[in-house]
Amino acid sequence: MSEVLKVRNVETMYGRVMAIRGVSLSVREGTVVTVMGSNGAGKTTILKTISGALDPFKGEITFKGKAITGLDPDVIARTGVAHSPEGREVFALLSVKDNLMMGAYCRKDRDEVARDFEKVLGWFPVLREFLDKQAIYLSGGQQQMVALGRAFMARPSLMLLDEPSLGLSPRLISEIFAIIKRINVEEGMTMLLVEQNASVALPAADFGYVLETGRIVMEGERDVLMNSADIREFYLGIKADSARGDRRWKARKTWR
Ligand SMILES: Nc1ncnc2c1ncn2[C@@H]1O[C@H](COP(=O)(O)OP(=O)(O)OP(=O)(O)O)[C@@H](O)[C@H]1O
Repeated sequence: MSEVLKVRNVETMYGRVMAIRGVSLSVREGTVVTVMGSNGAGKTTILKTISGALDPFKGEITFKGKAITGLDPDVIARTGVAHSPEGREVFALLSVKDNLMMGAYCRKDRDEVARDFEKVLGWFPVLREFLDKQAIYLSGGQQQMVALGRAFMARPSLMLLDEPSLGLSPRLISEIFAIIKRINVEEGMTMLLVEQNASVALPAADFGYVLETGRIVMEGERDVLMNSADIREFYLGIKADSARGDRRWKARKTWR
């Protein structure tokens, strides 16, 4: 499997604040890669830097072998990167139908677009009854479905997903992640997923990175990370055995 996205030693600043430092990661075709980290770790900054909303101060990003570092967001979108932003960010005053169709505005084959539109409604049947309603009237979970559907409607080569679990109930989170996995498996869609909720992101992923205060501190295949004592304790909330549990007060992550 070839590498679709390569991020090399990227640093991005907000004024004088360095939000991500020396970040390198890669995404192979057809896989789901997750970047896990807590609030403020820099997850959104990574995605915005890849999609061109932010210009990196340093480093290089290549997509399908071509440098896209610092290009305008619309140029990057046209090369095949679709960004589903944090907090849903649907077009509040447009209808659900228009929101979804906005994703497909660059596509020429209207029959294929119509088929994909039906596909999205098949994944998220609840949206069918709101097609003519303004997106602002949808629940948070339904808006998340619209944001995911809109990103898919671009038929990108890479979907960037920013915290799809944010603010949703556990039941909705598992529904949405089941669909994310279906889009990956059934459509062969490559995805870079940033999440605070490692317990849903890691099982859905093939490979993961852990981001802390702007730096990647750990990386590995899903199963390796799932079995790592540090990941289990600090990200998945699974307590170690009782002897270790007794020593919890002095527990330290090994990457520190
Ligand atoms: N517009 C901004 N101006 C200044 N600093 C910012 C800005 N946006 C983010 N930051 C800072 O950059 C760092 C990384 O923020 P970022 O939003 O990428 O983190 P995150 O991991 O996505 O967090 P969250 O899960 O809370 O969204 C944080 O310290 C944050 O305070």
